[in-house]
Amino acid sequence: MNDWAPSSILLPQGPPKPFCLIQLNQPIVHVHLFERLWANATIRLCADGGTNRLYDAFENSPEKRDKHLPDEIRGDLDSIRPEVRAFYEAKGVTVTRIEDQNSTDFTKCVCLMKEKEAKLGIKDLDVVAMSAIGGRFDQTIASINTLYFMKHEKNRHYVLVSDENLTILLDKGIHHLQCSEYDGPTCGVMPIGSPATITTKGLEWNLDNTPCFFGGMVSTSNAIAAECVVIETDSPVVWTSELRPENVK
Ligand SMILES: Nc1ncnc2c1ncn2[C@@H]1O[C@H](COP(=O)(O)OP(=O)(O)OP(=O)(O)O)[C@@H](O)[C@H]1O
Ligand SMILES: Cc1ncc(C[n+]2csc(CCO)c2C)c(N)n1
Repeated sequence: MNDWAPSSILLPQGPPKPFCLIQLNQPIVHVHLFERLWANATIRLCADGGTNRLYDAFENSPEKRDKHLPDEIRGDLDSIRPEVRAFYEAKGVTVTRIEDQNSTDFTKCVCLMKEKEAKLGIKDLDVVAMSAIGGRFDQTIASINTLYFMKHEKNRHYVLVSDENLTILLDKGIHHLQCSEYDGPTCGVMPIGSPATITTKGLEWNLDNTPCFFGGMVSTSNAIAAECVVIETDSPVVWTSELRPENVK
């Protein structure tokens, strides 16, 4: 699990490990990238208002809108527009309302994915959340907190996709991250949850047993300098690589 290529979720031939795509409530800016993730996903879920974003992404292509039907829509349902809900329900998509005000619609969809795994007799799907960063800062932090919350799931990767980045959590240990034409040039290694002592290889500005913490060293605006980036850390750290959507063809 520590040797991995996060951007392999975008490979045209499909990902090496199956994943569940969760669409959150932020605009879909790179529609072609979204279509690649959709094509590569095994399960596709929309979190409440994320359904509006799916619907709106295909504003000018009704055929594509008809083809991109999620497996289920779930949330507290305070954000999905009535006409959007009616459209997908008419196409047979199940919409489930969960009234819990202590969890986000993103985490409600993670629970839904686990229910679906159990029904299908599969397990350990990775999770790719689309547009999980940007927009409201509290929601962005909630997305990152979800990475920390799910950290104990050792056989599952979580990837937050945003307009300009792929973002993941690296647990304590040594990680070999394979980078591709979809990654870079910039990247960051950020000890968001707690301080971490970090050593890296393959970056333009490497860390060497460096204590990293907020208020001190946080490696931002770094750059990928090798196909394989190695990160050794004694506490969980957030890794983000810039995304090159123009290379998704
Ligand atoms: N402004 C935003 N910025 C970033 N992410 C967002 C934003 N709004 C929603 N999200 C993400 O999309 C998911 C669905 O959001 P939606 O707006 O439908 O529900 P919400 O009721 O506002 O959010 P929640 O109930 O999860 O707090 C959220 O759980 C969150 O992960
Ligand atoms: C301490 C604390 N802070 C905020 C919320 C509110 N909250 C958290 S997640 C969520 C989304 C529900 O769709 C809401 C409203 C809470 N419950 N507890």
